[in-house]
Amino acid sequence: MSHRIVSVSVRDVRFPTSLEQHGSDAMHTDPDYSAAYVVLHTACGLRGFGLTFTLGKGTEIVVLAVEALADLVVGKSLQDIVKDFRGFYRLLTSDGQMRWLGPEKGVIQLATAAVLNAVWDLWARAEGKPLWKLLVDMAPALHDCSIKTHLYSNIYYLSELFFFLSLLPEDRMMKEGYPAYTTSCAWLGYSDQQLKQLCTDALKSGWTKFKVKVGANLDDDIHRCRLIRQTIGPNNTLMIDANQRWDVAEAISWVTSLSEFKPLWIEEPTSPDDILGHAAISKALAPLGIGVATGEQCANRVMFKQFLQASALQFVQIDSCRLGSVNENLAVLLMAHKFQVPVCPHAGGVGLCELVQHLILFDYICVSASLSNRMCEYVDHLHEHFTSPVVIQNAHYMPPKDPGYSCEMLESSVQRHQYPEGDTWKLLMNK
Ligand SMILES: C[C@H](O)[C@@H](O)CC(=O)C(=O)O
Ligand SMILES: [Mg+2]
Repeated sequence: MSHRIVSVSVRDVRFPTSLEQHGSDAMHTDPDYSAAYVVLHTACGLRGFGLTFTLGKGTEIVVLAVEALADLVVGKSLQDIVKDFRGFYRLLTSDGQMRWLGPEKGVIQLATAAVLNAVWDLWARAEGKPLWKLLVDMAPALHDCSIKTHLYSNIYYLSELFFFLSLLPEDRMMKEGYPAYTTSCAWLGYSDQQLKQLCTDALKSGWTKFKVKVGANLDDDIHRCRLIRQTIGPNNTLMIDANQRWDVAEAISWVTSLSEFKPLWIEEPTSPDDILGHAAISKALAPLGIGVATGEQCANRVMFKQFLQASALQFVQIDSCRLGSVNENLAVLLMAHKFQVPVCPHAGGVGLCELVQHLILFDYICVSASLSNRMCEYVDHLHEHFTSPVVIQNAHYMPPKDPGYSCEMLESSVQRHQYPEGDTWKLLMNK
């Protein structure tokens, strides 16, 4: 069957999470978790679902960017795309009139991710496999899908990769799942009481690794970190996340003041583009045993290459909707392996947990075969809107079984939350 793509639809879907301060941090104080939600329709009736994550109003711009890319997709067959997937990636990112908007960063890159996520979903559905399994089964052939341009050959030794094609890691994942940490106990806008209650409940459900938002006010951070450390105890893992709030010197002194709480990492201490700034922070905090984590706003593989080359991060946080879909994420997974830096994906948002679990399973089974210092983020919001929501057992992601990339939303949820015409928004606007 040819699976020719005959149309692309994209919708602006928003959830009013800011009402309860879910997702709030030092820079994003009123996030409405949202998605530009893409469906590829094929001549034979099979559909591919994809999305990229946004925070509210910006979604309308991403939707327009997806519409602009749609002409490059309509008329192509899945078979032609995957025969030269690298070429198709280049087609989307190198259009003579649109690449000026990026290239490969910002809104146009988010739109690329949404479209390509839908293509990967379509492919996995056509093969009747969950995406992670499609990747594992075709690991050697994936060289033709991933993006090598702008990566120096001295970094990107494909021949060294994919050592671990044994069945052992896959069996382990099927039995135990992939370890996760939780961010949903300690958003910046939560009260002390909420924070304590959520941590206590999470401990009872088996969570041992917690991330807390910091960066707005140092006294408040000391208070909240103390509270959370007292609640989770000395042996559980704590991470802190500043969402780019500081400049470099401020980051070093602020995190030094929080070092008594023994965070494993400081996430996004400064501008996501300041690679040498991250390197300086990494160097200054190393004696305190605190690493630097970043990536949720790292736009492309070239940036990651330099972060790795400059020893500017100790934890790579790939994002399934920020980078150019699976293609570009593969390149980053391989580079991280080459540099022996653990990958701890960014998830959360709406749908990010559903998507990125596939990538980290592939990373474990075919690339790293290690769980040392590795875990995948989890937040406990909005999974009920997906047809194949993540399954968490004892703080581990259990491998998804349904065909596809797990990004299909329930049509009823999409209609209710579509902006501005969905009932959820009509009700809020009429209040
Ligand atoms: C605005 C988002 O909720 C952001 O705070 C998420 C994030 O930084 C994380 O999950 O890490
Ligand atoms: Mg973060």
